[in-house]
Amino acid sequence: MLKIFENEEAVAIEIAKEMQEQLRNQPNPVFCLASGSTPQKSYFQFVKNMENSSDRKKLKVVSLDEWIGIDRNSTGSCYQMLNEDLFSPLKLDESQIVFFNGTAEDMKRECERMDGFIRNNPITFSLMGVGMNGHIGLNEPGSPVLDYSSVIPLSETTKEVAQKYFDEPTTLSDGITLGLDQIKNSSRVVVAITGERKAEIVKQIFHHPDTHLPAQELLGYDHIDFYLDMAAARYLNK
Ligand SMILES: O=C(O)[C@H](O)[C@@H](O)[C@H](O)[C@H](O)COP(=O)(O)O
Repeated sequence: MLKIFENEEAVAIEIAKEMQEQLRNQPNPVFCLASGSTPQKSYFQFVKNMENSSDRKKLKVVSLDEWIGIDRNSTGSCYQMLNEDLFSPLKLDESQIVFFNGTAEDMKRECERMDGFIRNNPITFSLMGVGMNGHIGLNEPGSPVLDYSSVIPLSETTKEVAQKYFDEPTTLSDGITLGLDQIKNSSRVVVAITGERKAEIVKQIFHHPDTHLPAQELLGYDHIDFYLDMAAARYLNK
């Protein structure tokens, strides 16, 4: 379902509330969470909501994606972004976080490690952002819809847009990411899209099904909601 909120803050409040409820109600909560700018306000709000709760102790977080060749402790890595916004303020233990290692020697093994974990610990809640080109995780337009993780060559748009995460110009070539079907198989998925800069891609996602964008793979499921703010939804037909 598509839900349009007044602004980014309202989207964040709704998402943070759901994350808190998911964590409270699930006996074995496993969250798959996007990094990037979109969910930052939701994480900030979630951390605030969780201040006096011990539910955090049962949370497990699995990685959605990571840049190949980028150390997890460097600024701009997906791990580092989530660490700052979530892992560290929530005081999560290392054992609660299962993340792709973008500098692993054997990426096939890295994918198998993640897939094995998810098979044994099914994802209960996923929060996705959407790239300027309609990507989900690092599943780029034109990449196959997989029920396992893989290494995907990055599009020029993604390489360019991703520079905003790094302190200095950074050469990126590939990403390691969960597959679209793995994301779809989460018990619950929220896709958040905010800001006017996403308005054009939002129009394509909802009004041009012929463009076969990764984000369109998540349309039409009862357990998957798209949360937009009015700025991102501005070109949608009423
Ligand atoms: O960062 C991630 O973990 C995801 O790989 C990526 O798919 C992201 O959600 C989009 O690129 C949107 O990024 P922004 O939220 O920064 O616009």
